[in-house]
Amino acid sequence: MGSEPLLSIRHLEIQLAAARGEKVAVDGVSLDVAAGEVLGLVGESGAGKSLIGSAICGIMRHPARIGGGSIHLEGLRIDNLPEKRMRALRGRRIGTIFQDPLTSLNPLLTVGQQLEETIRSHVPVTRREARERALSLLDEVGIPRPRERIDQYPHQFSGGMRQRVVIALALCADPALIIADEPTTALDVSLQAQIILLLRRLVRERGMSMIIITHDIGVVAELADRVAVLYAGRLAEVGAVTDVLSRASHPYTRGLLRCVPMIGVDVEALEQIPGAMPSPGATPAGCAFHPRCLRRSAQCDAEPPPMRHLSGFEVACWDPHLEPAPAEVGA
Ligand SMILES: Nc1ncnc2c1ncn2[C@@H]1O[C@H](COP(=O)(O)OP(=O)(O)OP(=O)(O)O)[C@@H](O)[C@H]1O
Repeated sequence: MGSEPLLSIRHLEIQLAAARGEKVAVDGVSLDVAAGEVLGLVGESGAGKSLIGSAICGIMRHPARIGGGSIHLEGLRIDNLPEKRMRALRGRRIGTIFQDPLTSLNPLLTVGQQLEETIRSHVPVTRREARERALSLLDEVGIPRPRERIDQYPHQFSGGMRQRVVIALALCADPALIIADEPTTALDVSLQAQIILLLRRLVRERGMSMIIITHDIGVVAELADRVAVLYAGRLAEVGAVTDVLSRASHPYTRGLLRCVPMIGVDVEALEQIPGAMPSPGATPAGCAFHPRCLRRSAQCDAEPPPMRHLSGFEVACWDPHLEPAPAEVGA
């Protein structure tokens, strides 16, 4: 496939139907994910992260709809596929992991039944082969004594073990891309670290790509190769994680990072940036961040900044930081 990205999103727009017309929730987002790459999609609650994830998986539901742009996976345009084809593709090429394991698992079926059914819906194997694959997946995601546990129900597993089962389900068809939407948020901090280690190992061993959607900068720091910072439905900054964490150029990213990049510290705790992110339909003219920005000028109030390339970053800001971040930011 050469240097063509595995996933390519261009000028994605997502609208929300509202009483009076439509509101723009995602506004012109372009992103690439290379084969084997982990992209962190980070931003405050309501920034539009999950909507982008749903658009990629083709599970967007009313009142949200894709209003423009395109999504290509492995060269195939997937944003306008008929539902049946998208359903086949989802699972086979795209695996999903969501925050709450209980919403992904059927409480009435054993873990083995769910894994075997999912395997058989994607791969032509016998029941026996499906069971062997299910056992090997449980082993791969770190569930001890899989032969004993495979016939148990989800409620017989602890929260962390249930999330491992959800991860095994996402791997059933050997997908090329995993969309993980807040996969550790429902877990306590020690379990979060274990799930992050597991995801990191799986991505490396299987050569998969992953988009990790999170409001936790620490998760991004631990897992991602690159990070995309989303603010009010627009990308503020995209760059290599090490660069963004040490010398972010967008004033919003710098504000996020002052909240200490550690696991368990989320960007809801934004004491460093006064004000609140606008909701869809209430985005101000010009740069969406300008009312909260200490570096704003008249241009920021009037014109949305385009995404520009800047020594390894892409940044949407009229006056980005060019100097390295202060010591405490990257520490
Ligand atoms: N089904 C829906 N109906 C109405 N508004 C919606 C719907 N889905 C999303 N939104 C709105 O779209 C915006 C983006 O939502 P989204 O869930 O993508 O944000 P997010 O960045 O993933 O935040 P969170 O971490 O809280 O899930 C929010 O303002 C949200 O309220």
